[in-house]
Amino acid sequence: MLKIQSLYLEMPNGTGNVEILKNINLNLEKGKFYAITGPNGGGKTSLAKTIMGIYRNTKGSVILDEEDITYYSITDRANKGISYAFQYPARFKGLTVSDILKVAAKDAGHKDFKKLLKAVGLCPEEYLERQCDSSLSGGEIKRIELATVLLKPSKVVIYDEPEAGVDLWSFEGILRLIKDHHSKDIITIVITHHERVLSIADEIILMSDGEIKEMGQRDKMLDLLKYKFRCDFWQNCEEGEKDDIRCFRS
Ligand SMILES: Nc1ncnc2c1ncn2[C@@H]1O[C@H](COP(=O)(O)OP(=O)(O)OP(=O)(O)O)[C@@H](O)[C@H]1O
Repeated sequence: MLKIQSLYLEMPNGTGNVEILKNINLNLEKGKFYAITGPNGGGKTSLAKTIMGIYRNTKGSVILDEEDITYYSITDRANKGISYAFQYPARFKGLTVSDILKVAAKDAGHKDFKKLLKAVGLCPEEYLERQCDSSLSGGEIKRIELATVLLKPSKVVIYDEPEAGVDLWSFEGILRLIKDHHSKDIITIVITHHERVLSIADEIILMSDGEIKEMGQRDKMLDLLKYKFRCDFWQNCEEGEKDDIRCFRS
């Protein structure tokens, strides 16, 4: 179980401190697949980074399997089994894809890397000795990072917008890998704007303005999201647009 209790995050924004996460409370259960969604700037990535220890919460606690990890470093949290696939993974000049995979796997053999690269849709012969630098496209680097996450034994895996930069044809394959990697021993959390990901989650969490606005079982949440989207869309329409829509509907 991953428990997040009364969690707050503040960050400097140039003129002072701004509250980015407000009173986040979550009890995430082993074996469940969670999707976090919501408008841009709602705090999804900040929450993921706080769970991973990249950002330090100003108040509240993070508890993994009854162990308080609030003050643990990123490395300690990674050793405890928390993995995070970044929305925009970093490049590492001077390291090859194979080097990166070795660091992630520690003792996995070359053969495993080939299989893994194939699974994430990259030809091993072409990519294993390639530099992990800016010559890789956004989609390629996302796949390499996904491979590193899949290599590690994890208790909690957070994927931050796995759809970002990945073409529609490959996305289904990547989603299948994420699904296959999920098990009764893992808490999977996917941050997403993609309805396809929402459709396979057990539970959906809606975040906005740094808060959890709603959370619940998938089908109920999908109905709620569709309703909310229709309402927001209608509210934000100019009067002329509303007339066009009424006209189009009739
Ligand atoms: N390091 C930082 N310093 C200051 N403000 C930050 C920092 N990181 C994030 N923020 C701010 O926190 C808010 C939440 O950002 P966050 O990236 O968590 O949102 P998000 O829900 O993941 O958005 P998106 O859907 O666009 O990825 C935004 O207003 C953002 O500008």
